[in-house]
Amino acid sequence: MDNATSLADLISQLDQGVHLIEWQGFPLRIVRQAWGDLAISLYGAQVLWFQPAGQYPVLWTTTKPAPFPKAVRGGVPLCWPWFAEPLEENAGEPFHGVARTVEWEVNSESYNAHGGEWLLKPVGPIWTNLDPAFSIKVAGSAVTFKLTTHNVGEADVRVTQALHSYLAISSRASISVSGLDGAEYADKNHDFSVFTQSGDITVNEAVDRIYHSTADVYLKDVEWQRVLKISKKNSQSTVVWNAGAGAEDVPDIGLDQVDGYLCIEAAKTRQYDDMVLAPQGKVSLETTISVQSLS
Ligand SMILES: O=P(O)(O)OC[C@H]1O[C@@H](O)[C@H](O)[C@@H](O)[C@@H]1O
Repeated sequence: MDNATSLADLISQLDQGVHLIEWQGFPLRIVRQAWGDLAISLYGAQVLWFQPAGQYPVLWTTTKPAPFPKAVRGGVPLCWPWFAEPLEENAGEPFHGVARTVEWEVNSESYNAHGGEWLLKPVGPIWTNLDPAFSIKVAGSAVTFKLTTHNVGEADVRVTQALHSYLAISSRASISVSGLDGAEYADKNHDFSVFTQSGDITVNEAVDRIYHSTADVYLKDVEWQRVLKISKKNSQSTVVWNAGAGAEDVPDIGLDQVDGYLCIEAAKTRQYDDMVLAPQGKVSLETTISVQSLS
């Protein structure tokens, strides 16, 4: 396989079934079934691709990932056990946590012509006293991601997190995002100053905002004649991010790819979500992305 093959091309060359394959240095489990295609990277338990049969891809993944061991940019990176900068007690640790750059394994897998379910666990412990699990459920053209955290220690642990979904779009000019009208947001591009959303979101320049909201969000794409509905559970924060002109300095996006995605992330942030997980406590963060036709 040509090492520079895009993920889309690689998948399209495979037969129906389940394939264990390396793509650009990353170990993938690729599932092709009557309902469509799913690619999971075991590095980070990162779903890199979901494309219902006969439809445009739901998730975007870069065609030029940074070399392993950096996380692939795209799909649904798990930001865990913190979102964005590490909490004070973890100073010096990586941005967006440690889950996306460790090895995971598939603990169970089942699928049929209509969907499937996968459960992943890290190969070994990845963070003191916290035990994560990640499940993926496909039902027709909808996919649900659920990240569960169990405090197996004897002390409170502060956690934040995100399901950092990179959603595929035809172009930024063709999309609008509804569902957040009236919501307060902290704007990272303006020193986290707080504003209130008025109307739909359009993306004409860099956007990096944490919305205080539990609402369903709708990403309408006129060119692709579809709406992606993003719903979630146990999350007070919805992050909306596109690098804008700043993509020029991000080699695994670049100005040639920045028009292909918008991140809409179900998150638990220090800004808007309760953070303490008590001993033996469990918390789950869940999001479902479903496709609706515009025509
Ligand atoms: O480059 P990373 O670490 O994957 O982060 C990408 C982006 O992730 C978003 O969730 C953040 O709001 C952005 O500020 C950040 O730039």
